[in-house]
Amino acid sequence: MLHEIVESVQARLEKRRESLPLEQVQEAVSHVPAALDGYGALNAPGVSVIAEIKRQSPSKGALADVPEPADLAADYARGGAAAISVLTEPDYFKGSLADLDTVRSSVSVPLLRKDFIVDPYQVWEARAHGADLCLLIVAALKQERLVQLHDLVEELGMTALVEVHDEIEADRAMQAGAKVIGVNARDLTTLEVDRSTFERIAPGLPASVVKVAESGVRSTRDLIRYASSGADAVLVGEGVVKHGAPSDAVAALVTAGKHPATPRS
Ligand SMILES: O=C(O)c1ccccc1NCC(=O)[C@H](O)[C@H](O)COP(=O)(O)O
Repeated sequence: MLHEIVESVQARLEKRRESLPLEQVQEAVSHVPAALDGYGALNAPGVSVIAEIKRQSPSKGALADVPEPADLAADYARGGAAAISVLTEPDYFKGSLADLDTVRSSVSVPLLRKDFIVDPYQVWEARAHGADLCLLIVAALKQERLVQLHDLVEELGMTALVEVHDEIEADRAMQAGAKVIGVNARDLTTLEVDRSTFERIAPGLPASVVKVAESGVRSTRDLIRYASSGADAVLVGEGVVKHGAPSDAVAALVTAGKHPATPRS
């Protein structure tokens, strides 16, 4: 699945590069306000909540109509989200850079560009469209490219959320200098979610690394389970986007994250 998505990302990227050369994207970056502190937002006391704008996914198909991502983002921010993840991949997730633009104009919390980033062009694009954090998926990158992209993200004042699925990828993330590591409980081959992946990997990460539990948070109980294994933040898509009252769903997670030792439903 990852290989298939990355191939389509690369094909689309070549077309974008032709229609908008890198120099023009770089010029646009010089007119964008400095990136917000994504690291600080995720490293706050308690468990920070990253709420995701996710219309569709390969594992679940259509999740939610999101005609106005700016309104959904405002709901998330009102609920206390520390950051908002905006999927910008169009074919498999129905996201876009236009979503990033509209969300940027509506909220002042840090924004994560959630995509399959394999090329420096996409990092420049992320900053040009107002992102403060970029997702880098270790499984999609050779080590040299991971280091190059990580360095560029930091050079542009953003924070890299470096995603891993196993111990070997976690070592590679640390070698690349990752300060924020996301352990994704979703196996990108089977698309199954196994929350014990975080419980296995997170305790082996240094205390200085901000640990993000990605995928599988459907209730405050899941957040508390991740918190008990050392999560500093959770990344939540389906659990908030499908909720009838997204602001309340985020607020419940945020409240649970303030006192994660207290069991809640
Ligand atoms: O969600 C998928 O089906 C998926 C498939 C292939 C690659 C990535 C995929 N998801 C990206 C994510 O990491 C999630 O959107 C994110 O962690 C939130 O997950 P959830 O709360 O379980 O919706």
